[in-house]
Formats: sequence, C-alpha cells, structure tokens
Amino acid sequence: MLVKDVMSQSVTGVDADERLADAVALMTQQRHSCLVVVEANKPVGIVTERDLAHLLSQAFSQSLDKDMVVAGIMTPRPICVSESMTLADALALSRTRRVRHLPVVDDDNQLIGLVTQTNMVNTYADILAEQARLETNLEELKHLSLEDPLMGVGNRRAMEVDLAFTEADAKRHKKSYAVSLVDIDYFKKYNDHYGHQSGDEVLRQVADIVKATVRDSDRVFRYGGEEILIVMPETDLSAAQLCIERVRQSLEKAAIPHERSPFGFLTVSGGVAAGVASPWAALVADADKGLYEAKGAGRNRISVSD
Ligand SMILES: Nc1nc2c(ncn2[C@@H]2O[C@H](COP(=O)(O)OP(=O)(O)OP(=O)(O)O)[C@@H](O)[C@H]2O)c(=O)[nH]1
Repeated sequence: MLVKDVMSQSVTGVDADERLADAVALMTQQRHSCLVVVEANKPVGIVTERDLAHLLSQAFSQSLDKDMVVAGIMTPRPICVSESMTLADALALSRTRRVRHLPVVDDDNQLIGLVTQTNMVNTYADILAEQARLETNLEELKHLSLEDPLMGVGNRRAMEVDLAFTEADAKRHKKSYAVSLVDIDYFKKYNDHYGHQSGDEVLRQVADIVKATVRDSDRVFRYGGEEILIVMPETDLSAAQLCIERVRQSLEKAAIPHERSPFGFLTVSGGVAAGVASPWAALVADADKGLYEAKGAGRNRISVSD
C-alpha cells in the first residue's frame, strides 16, 4: 500500500504572503484541516489547526493584526513525502516527526496531494479488518479442503463423500465395489528410530507408491494416522486382492530401510472387502478385520476377513 493510494488530492496550497484572514476563510470553506504554503507550487510551509489554535490563544491576550499574512504563522519546511512512499513508512515518519499532515510532492517537489495521519490510521484499520476477514475465510477453506496436506491424498471427509457415492453407484448398476485398508508395519518403531519428521516423509512416500500402483479409477484416502483407505469401484473381491497385493509388492520393491522391523525394510499389511449392496461402513469394518488378521498372521501380507 502506497501513499498515493490514500492521499487526498484535495489540498489547499496558498502563497506565503496571502492574507491570513482570506486563507483561513478558504480553509474553513473547504473544510480542510491544514493549508500547505507554496512558492511556485512547491511546499515551503504548512499551517495546521494547531497553528490556528495557537493564534487564537494569542488573540485572547493581545489584539490580532488584521493584515497578518500566512507566513506569519506557518510552520516552515514541512515534511513532504513522495506518492510512491509506502503507507507504513509515511505513518512511521509522521509519528517520529510528530506531524499529522504530510504534503505529497512529485520528483520536482511540486505539491500533488496531502496525506494525513487520520487518513493513514483509518486505512490501516480497514486493512486489519480485511485481514481478519481473510483469515476467517482461510480457516473455512482449510476446513472445506478435501486433501490431507501431509500425504497429498484425499482426507477422511473426502473419503466419506466418495464412499457414499460409490456405494450408491454400485447399487444402481448392480456391480461390486471394493475397499481396502492398508497400514504401515512397525511404524511406531520407525518414528522412534528415525524421528517423527522422517516418519512424515515416509508417509508421503508410501502414499505416492500406493497412488502409482492402483488403477487410475481407484481412489486413495488417508483413513487416519498411518492407515490408507483405497476405494475400488467396479471391482470384485479377487480383483481387489490382486490390486492390494501389488501395492504390498511395490513397497517391498521400494526397499525403504527400516532397521527396527524384522523385515529390514518398510512393509505394509492390508485388509480387503467387497460387495454389491453392502453399506460402505460395513465394507470398511470388514477390511479393518482383514487388516487385523494380516497383522496377527505376521504382517507384510493381505487378508480377507471370513
Ligand atoms: N510421523 C508420523 N507418525 C504418525 C502420524 N500419524 C500417526 N503416526 C504414528 O504411527 C504410529 C502407529 O503406531 P501403531 O498403531 O502402534 O502401529 P505400528 O507401530 O505401525 O504397529 P503395527 O501396525 O502393529 O505394525 C504411532 O506411533 C503414531 O504416532 C503422522 O502423521 N506422522
């Protein structure tokens, strides 16, 4: 935000030898809080309400000279700024130099506007209000977001929407759909041994391998923690088992070192379930049972719950 974005171009420039009475009349008429005194339109002074108040206080003690000229009360050498100065710098200047009015000049020092402290503070208040509004929007957007930022796959909310759609579609077309839960083996030990940050990196790596292995029509979601859920539309149980077995083998081939696993590298276990008219929550529960059995049977394998 620059000075030119907030400055007022309605600024009263007066000659230093203009009659003060006329200048003040002009100021009142135009409802300006200051006059910038110019010589060939170059600011040479400034008369503010404060100067007039000072004059008024003198008027109580002595009679006013009716022919007094503007130069008689102006503050000489006003602090001028260029229109390309940032608002923050202009505000800082007005605060440190204790001036509330900054004439704005061009490269030739010609008066082109005026920026006041009130202008600037009001604009900042507007910016802060706008910022607060944008932050609220961002929070809402994050909430509405459908992607898990760590794994770069769909989040649980996206998963539920997708599963409901896939279930309805399978029922309508009387075609089987399948789900699988895939879980990294000994992941707690991985975190403990390599650190949580490496754990995060490996989660993304595993998600990438899963995405690259399944069919384009299959969809991958983070179910929670280190568990991944795969939705396979138009897929029966045996085809789903083959697909998830390929995922397991892809992980084996990637041979990501895991010193604390008895396999020596990172492995996954999986459970698979399929059905035509089954509610998706029932299929996910069956896949979870299969996963539990695969873990119990020694890990690095795929199971189907009976
Ligand atoms: N780095 C990292 N770790 C996570 C994240 N989410 C969950 N975890 C960790 O994943 C680990 C899961 O541990 P467990 O449920 O005991 O499973 P496990 O150690 O893989 O054991 P098994 O599944 O039985 O082979 C916990 O230590 C969690 O802290 C995450 O986003 N990042």
